[in-house]
Amino acid sequence: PNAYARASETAAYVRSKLPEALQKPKVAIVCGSGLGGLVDTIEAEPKVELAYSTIPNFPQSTVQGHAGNFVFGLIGPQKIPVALLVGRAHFYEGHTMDLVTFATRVCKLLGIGTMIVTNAAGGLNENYEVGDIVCLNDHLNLAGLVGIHPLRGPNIDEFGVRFPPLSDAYDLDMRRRTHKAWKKLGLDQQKRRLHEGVYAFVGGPSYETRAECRMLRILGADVVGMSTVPEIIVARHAGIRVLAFSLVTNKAVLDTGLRGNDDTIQAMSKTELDEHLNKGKANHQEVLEAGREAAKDMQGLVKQILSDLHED
Ligand SMILES: Nc1nc2ncn(CCNC(CO)CO)c2c(=O)[nH]1
Repeated sequence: PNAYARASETAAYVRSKLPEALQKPKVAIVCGSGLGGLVDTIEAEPKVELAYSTIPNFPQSTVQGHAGNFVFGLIGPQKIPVALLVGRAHFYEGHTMDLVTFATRVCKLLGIGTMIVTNAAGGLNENYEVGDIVCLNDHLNLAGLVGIHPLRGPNIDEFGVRFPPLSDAYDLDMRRRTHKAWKKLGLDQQKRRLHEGVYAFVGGPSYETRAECRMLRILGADVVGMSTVPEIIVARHAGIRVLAFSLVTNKAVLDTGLRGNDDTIQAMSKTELDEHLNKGKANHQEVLEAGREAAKDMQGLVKQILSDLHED
């Protein structure tokens, strides 16, 4: 059966597990690496947590820091019904693009109209610091440009058109609301900054080389990561409004590094060489740590955006 049939089956299963109060979530929040803490913003009751392993057709998440739960609950005093995807399937795990974007299609069939997608990313823009948040306003779909694309193959008309436009993919009104919420929370008075920028999607799982980081920067990317873009494209195809945030968990290394023919390094000790090489080497533990650090502000921001949205 095609993705529509499978997503319909899964949506019916999920709905059957939800009490009346949680049946009609309008917003879904995708929690990126180490950002599972967003679940804490959900009130205690009523709350339903479905492990991906128990949901038919759902891909299993195999990455540390990606739990794998579909959580339904109410957020804030206005008791806004939301769905949280804690953990996502990544292309680098070996999942097909279909599976990577399956949860997005299930959200569509659950009646979700807005998705807030968060991820951890490497900072390419030299003005970014670890811990900064980047509200995405565009992306470079490197894999998609060479045909590794979630909409490749027969179009599923029930979701959307054959050739969807993406020039307005990152909802301008939602971005405006984000910057307004950031100020309203007084978050602009502290160290962590909120930027707007372009996300480069790479397949992974290896982190980029120095030359690839320089190339991505020249191509106009501000952050680089291994997720999000396939979900954004499938969400837009299905007419879901999207807002996406990258948390800068490490600064990508753009300098060329030392050259073997530099006279200066001939005199350097092995330890000094190793010190230089370890500087800026990306690793997953620092990604998760930065995620946990920023979770509080990210939670506050998402809650404020939802609250303001609910007011209107
Ligand atoms: N240079 C660089 N730094 C990064 N920090 C987080 N990510 C996103 C990838 N996250 C993976 C591995 O941490 C887990 O999904 C990246 C990345 O892709 N590149």
